[in-house]
Amino acid sequence: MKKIAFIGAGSMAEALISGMIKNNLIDGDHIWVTNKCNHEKLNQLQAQYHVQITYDLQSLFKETNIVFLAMKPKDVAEAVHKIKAYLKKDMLIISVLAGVSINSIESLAEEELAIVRAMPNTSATVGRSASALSINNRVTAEQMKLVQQIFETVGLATTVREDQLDAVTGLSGSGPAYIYYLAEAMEKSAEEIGLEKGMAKKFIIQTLIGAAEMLDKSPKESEQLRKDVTSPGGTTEAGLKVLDEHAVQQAVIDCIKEATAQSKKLGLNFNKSMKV
Ligand SMILES: NC(=O)C1=CN([C@@H]2O[C@H](COP(=O)(O)OP(=O)(O)OC[C@H]3O[C@@H](n4cnc5c(N)ncnc54)[C@H](O)[C@@H]3O)[C@@H](O)[C@H]2O)C=CC1
Ligand SMILES: O=C(O)[C@@H]1CCC=N1
Repeated sequence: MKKIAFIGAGSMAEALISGMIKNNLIDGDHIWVTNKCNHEKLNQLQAQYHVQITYDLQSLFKETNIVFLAMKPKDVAEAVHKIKAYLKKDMLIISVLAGVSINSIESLAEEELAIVRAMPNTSATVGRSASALSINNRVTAEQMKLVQQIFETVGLATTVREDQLDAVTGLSGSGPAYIYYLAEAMEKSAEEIGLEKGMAKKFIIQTLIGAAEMLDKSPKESEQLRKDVTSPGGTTEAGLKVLDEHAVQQAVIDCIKEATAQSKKLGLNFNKSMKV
């Protein structure tokens, strides 16, 4: 069995760990996790997923095949500096960092490494991530099969060109947050229209799941599906008119463009700071 090391133990690492374990890809014994200094978080992961936790890099990297980089982009230089003596040519590095290029990671590691740059999302927790993958030419066919297996275990996985990853980050990496934002608004409205919180939440969740499943299964485009709900002179039309008055559709487009631009900016700032 393979051994996987996680450098960084935040939301994204936990989503991947949880997804891989729940879907029986690997057991906790074969997943080793470290973070910067939050021992309490490591203890929680150990208790919940039975993973191995350590600050001893020697044990972390012993016979490790796959290394996940799962810290924030601002922390990657320090983190890679700390681990680079342990990184070996036959290890596969998988970075989930927004904006940071494969070349930048290789420059930091000062070693020719097999690197995958991935952009999953936190729905990996429930096996529903939309993950995009880019690789460098040192990733072997066997390693690629393994990467595909990991990301397919936690959802959908598609290979893209590296220059498309900023857009994927803006669209689906950050995407769950846009949906939660909508859910929050729906929950707030429920209070004002006189529905009990617990009951409203069930209706909201089922509405989101149902609409997502319709988008997936129906041959109709999203625009037609929306029109099918909207009776002339009816309730939906009245509600959507308010969204249009607030230019909500344009706001969502601007939101995704801004998130994409921020991913590019994170990469550029990183390169500037590293003089890559
Ligand atoms: N949260 C999300 O929805 C997604 C996040 N990502 C990417 O995943 C990465 C992590 O994001 P989150 O999990 O949200 O962040 P987080 O802030 O929840 O976790 C970051 C982790 O990195 C650790 N860390 C920081 N410096 C370190 C060091 N020197 N050595 C070892 N560990 C170190 C921290 O202790 C913490 O455990 C980011 O680069 C982000 O762009 C990608 C897709 C989705
Ligand atoms: O907000 C962020 O920067 C990360 C990347 C995609 C989702 N979360």
